[in-house]
Amino acid sequence: MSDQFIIKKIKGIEILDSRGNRTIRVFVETEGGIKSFGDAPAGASKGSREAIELRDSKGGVKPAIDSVNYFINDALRGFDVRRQEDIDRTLIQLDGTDNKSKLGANAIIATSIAVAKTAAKALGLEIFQYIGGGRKHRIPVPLLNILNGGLHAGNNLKIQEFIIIPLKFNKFSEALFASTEVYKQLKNLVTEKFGKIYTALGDEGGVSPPLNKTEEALELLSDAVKKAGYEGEFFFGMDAASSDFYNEKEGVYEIDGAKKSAEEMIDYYSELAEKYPVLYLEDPFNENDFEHFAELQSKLKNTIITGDDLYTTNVKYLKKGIENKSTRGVIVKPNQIGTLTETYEFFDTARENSIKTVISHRSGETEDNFIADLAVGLNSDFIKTGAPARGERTAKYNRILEIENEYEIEYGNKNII
Ligand SMILES: O=C(O)[C@@H](CO)OP(=O)(O)O
Ligand SMILES: [Mg+2]
Repeated sequence: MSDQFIIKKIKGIEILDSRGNRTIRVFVETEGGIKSFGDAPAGASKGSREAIELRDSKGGVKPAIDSVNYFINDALRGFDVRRQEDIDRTLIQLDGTDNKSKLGANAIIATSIAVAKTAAKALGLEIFQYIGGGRKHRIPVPLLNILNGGLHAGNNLKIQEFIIIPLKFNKFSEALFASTEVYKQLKNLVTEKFGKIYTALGDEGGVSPPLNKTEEALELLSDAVKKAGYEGEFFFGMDAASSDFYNEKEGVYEIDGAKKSAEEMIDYYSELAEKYPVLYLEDPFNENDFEHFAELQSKLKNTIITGDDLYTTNVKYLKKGIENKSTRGVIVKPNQIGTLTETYEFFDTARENSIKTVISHRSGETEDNFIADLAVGLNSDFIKTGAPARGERTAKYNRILEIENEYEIEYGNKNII
């Protein structure tokens, strides 16, 4: 066995994420001196079934660092970095809990990613090539969240994300650059209507104007697309992240100044989808309501209803969604489950069942661009990584531009509708 693949040392350090919170970066180094790192991102609107990140009382991640520097380092020393599955299964066993709460999902996912990146480096491969094996690749369609609400912004809208989808372009670069024009027009519109101060950016780089109703946001997006000269070339998407405005006690959703039952929400979303080109709708109902997801999906045939908090990248809940025919789309966030092996398993299960896949960032990100390679490597249908602004978001877009340029990989917009 060649030394360059054998793990010599694993070490965690505290770094900052895009919200100025501390998070963990893990370095993996082999006997042959090959070294790379993985970062754990962090969510704000988390699903209750997500794997647990370890933090101390001040919000730091020292307990996760200890997991890495003592337990994980000891357990993985001597492993070959190419044995991703064995390594991930060892981490799962070492943790021993259902939700990775002993070692911390942040410690485990950062290690798992660092192992994959080190293996790719040792093999002299691009990370997407290493992940994808010999498969023919395509570039995912970006879901650009350019108007932020919910927990990612001030107190404006209940819906968390308003997304533009550049489906009708020949290349990823054309699609992305057209999206930036729409984004700039949106900023101009917001400045005209509310003043410059409201172009202050939300957590994912979108603007967060003082709107009250969902429809006002969709109207603004329509105007921005028109002003940029791309009428008819963009679809829209939304992440409702509705668990955050679901009143569990009363069983109602509090939105647009009203209280709505799940049945009323079906009418609400249907009206929006009739009026606007809503191709994508994430978490329209609270995270336990598989049945209303299914009802809405069967009604809105042209919209990809997608589960994020519903599944939390966990095959167990995805299987329930498949049985119920709850969604045509899934969000894939590695840190929701904790290892790459489980992420692949979730992704493959979705794909085998013809469910559209969305590799996704978190609202708290680092400048690492790993998910760009992950999305290309797995041939994901979509990538969701925020507005085309703020370094931690553009890092991912820029990496895809680099890959498209260097390898002339086809834009994957043909298989979406
Ligand atoms: O809900 C979401 O889809 C994500 C990312 O956009 O947000 P968070 O990371 O806060 O869970
Ligand atoms: Mg979401």
